[in-house]
Order: sequence, then structure tokens, then C-alpha cells
Amino acid sequence: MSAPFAQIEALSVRYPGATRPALDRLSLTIAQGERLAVIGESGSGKSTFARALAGLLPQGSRQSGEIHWTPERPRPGAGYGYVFQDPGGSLNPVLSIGTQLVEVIRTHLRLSRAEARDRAEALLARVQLPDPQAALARYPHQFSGGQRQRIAIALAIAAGPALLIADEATSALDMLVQAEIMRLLDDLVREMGMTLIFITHDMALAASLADRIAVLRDARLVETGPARQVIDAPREPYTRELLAAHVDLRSPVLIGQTSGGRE
Ligand SMILES: Nc1ncnc2c1ncn2[C@@H]1O[C@H](COP(=O)(O)OP(=O)(O)OP(=O)(O)O)[C@@H](O)[C@H]1O
Repeated sequence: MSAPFAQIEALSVRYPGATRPALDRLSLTIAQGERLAVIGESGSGKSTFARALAGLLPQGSRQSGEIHWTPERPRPGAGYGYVFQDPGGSLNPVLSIGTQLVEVIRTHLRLSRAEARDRAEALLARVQLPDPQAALARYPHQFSGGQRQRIAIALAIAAGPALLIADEATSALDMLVQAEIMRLLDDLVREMGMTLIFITHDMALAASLADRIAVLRDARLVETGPARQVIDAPREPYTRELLAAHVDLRSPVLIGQTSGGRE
């Protein structure tokens, strides 16, 4: 394994007023540049794990255990970008796309307004948004769900983060659009050398995109290993159950098989 990016030791999280932990003594090492898929049923703690890594837990949550970051804890912007399931989580409905991108870019990079605008347009082109120049002047509601997610990705990567966290980034989208967005994320992660942590219900996506898979169940990490090994030879009965529930897993995945333009 290459150098560690985050060494997580016995990480537990309890939300305010909750009787049970949402994450229970999770230990895991994330390598620099790896693509880690976190899978598990609804409520198993996947988003809690992602939020804890990003320091985005709600106020009053109790977190214990340790996370050792190399070289240091990533901050929003150049440290990490976060893509939420609902692009509404990242987009401000009352500001134009250009204003939002330029603000993020200027907060994190020393660029003039004109340079930031050029970069914003280039980012929109990179996430394959049609007519990026015109898109800068538009507002979030003027785009489809898939396009909004592309814009949210552009915002998340605008400052060139070392880590990208994608929390069910495609599950609100139809299958073909999902595949296109995941392919885009895959390309961006390779191009920019980012570490990727992506949360999904979808074993097929995890199998096609991840180097490693972590399986959560009831707040605990039940299995982790190289993606192929977890898929082909799961150690835990629970992982086998998850796999069995995905009858389509061994059929060809959509990533790499679609062409743009479905949004
Ligand atoms: N803000 C919160 N306050 C209290 N409890 C919460 C909060 N967010 C999540 N929980 C609880 O913590 C547990 C883990 O939730 P989490 O959202 O991490 O699961 P998940 O695996 O991401 O689920 P999903 O796939 O449905 O998003 C669940 O029991 C959930 O109800």
C-alpha cells in the first residue's frame, strides 16, 4: 500500500440525544491516492463516516477515537471537496453558477476576478456542462438534476483538493446519468491525483470504481479489502448477503459504455 493519507483508529460517533452510536469503533487506513468505496445498507453509518472525516458532524455530536492525517487534516477547498447526494447541499439557489464558482475559486486561489471567471468556465467545460459560458450566468434551478450534480462536482474540485468525498453522489439520478457522472468522477480523480472516498448502496458501482471496499453494518466496519477480493471472495456472511441482493453485479457495468448527452 502507498503512504497513508488517513489512519483512523476506533472512530465512534454519537449524534445529540441518540442512544446508540452511529459509528462504532471504526478503524481503517486510507492510502494516498486510493479510491475507497464505503457500502452498506441505509442507516449503517456511511454518511456519518464521511461527515466525520470532513468535520461536518452536527453540533453536539460526540466523536471519539483518532484520525491521523498525512500531512495534515484537510480543510474544505484545497484540502477536500464534498459532493452530496442532493446537489442542493452544495449549490446556493439564489446565486448564479458563475458567482458561486468564482467565490470558491477566489477564496482558495490567488486569482483576479477575470482569471477566476476563466477558471470557472474551464471547470464547467471539464465537467461537460453544455455551453459553459452561458451557464455561468444561470441559476441552479435552470439545470437538470444531472447537470446540477456536474456543477456541484465543479465546485467541489474548484480549488484542486487532495481528497474528494462523494456521498451517494449519483443515487438521485437515473441509471445512465449515474454512470456518466461516476465516469466523470473517475476521470477527474485520475487526472488530479485525488484520493476518493465514495459512499454508495450500489455494489456494482463499488466494484467498477474502487480500489478497496469497506462494508459497514449497524455502525460497524464488518469487512474491508481490495475491491476484487471483497466482490469475488467476501469473508463475511453479511457481505455475501449484500452481493446476493445485487443480482446484476456480475453483468457488465454501465461505466465506460455510455456516451454523453442523457441529461
Ligand atoms: N443528524 C442526525 N441526528 C441524529 N441521528 C442521525 C443523524 N444523521 C444520521 N443519524 C442516524 O445515524 C445512523 C447512521 O446514519 P447515516 O446517515 O450515517 O447512515 P447511511 O448508511 O449513510 O444511510 P443512507 O444510506 O440512508 O444515507 C442512522 O441510525 C441515522 O438515523
